[in-house]
Amino acid sequence: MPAITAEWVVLDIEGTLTATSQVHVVLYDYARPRLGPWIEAHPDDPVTTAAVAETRELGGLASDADTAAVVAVLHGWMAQDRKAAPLKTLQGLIWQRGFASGELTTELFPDVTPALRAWHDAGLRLAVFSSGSVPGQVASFSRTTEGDLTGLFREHFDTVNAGPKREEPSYRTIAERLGAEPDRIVFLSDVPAELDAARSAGWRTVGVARPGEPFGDADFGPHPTVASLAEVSVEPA
Ligand SMILES: CSCCC(=O)C(=O)COP(=O)(O)O
Ligand SMILES: [Mg+2]
Repeated sequence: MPAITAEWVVLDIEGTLTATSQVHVVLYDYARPRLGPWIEAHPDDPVTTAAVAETRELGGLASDADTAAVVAVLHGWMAQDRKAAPLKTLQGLIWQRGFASGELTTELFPDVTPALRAWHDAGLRLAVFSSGSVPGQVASFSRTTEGDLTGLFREHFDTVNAGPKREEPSYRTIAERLGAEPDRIVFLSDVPAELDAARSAGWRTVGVARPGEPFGDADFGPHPTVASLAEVSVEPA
């Protein structure tokens, strides 16, 4: 793959840095039984109550629907892998506790940490754009099998502070927040539709097609594609 000159490397998480199973099995199995108890235990937390209200609205529930009805909607979204913002917010709050307590540890693909450290040490600025909430992202990088990696990332974006991952305006918002020209940002993701949106916003893109992952055999169209971050050559502008 030809070397890419960039200021920023923006990274997706699920399927790119971690196996999809790290999210859909480890993290979802941890969050699923804790959603109801969390909601019940935090009746005065504004972040929690706002997420519950938004879940009621998006889920077509009455404004006073009880916790069981709200949790049923949240579990339905998890089963569909619908990454609705209020679900990701509540998951993120629960995962923060899980990582802080040591019950959760993020396992990254073996090629990830060496690449992130090399790019960081070469002067490239690293950021994350994930459907996972920013608090959930930071928590997940605070406790990994490679230690605390939070210091490698300068910025974090999710569907609340940037927008939907498959829509071009989200990438224009991120470029503005980074203060960078679009073509000085390279986005690495396992999802072709996300890469398409980033490319339409003028970003450089690299498809990460890992064998055995959901998009491992996908058609990445015009995007340069790798199976490992070790194949990605990025040089600081
Ligand atoms: C580490 S935060 C949890 C990630 C998450 O909940 C998720 O849905 C990942 O989606 P992505 O956009 O990173 O593929
Ligand atoms: Mg992904």
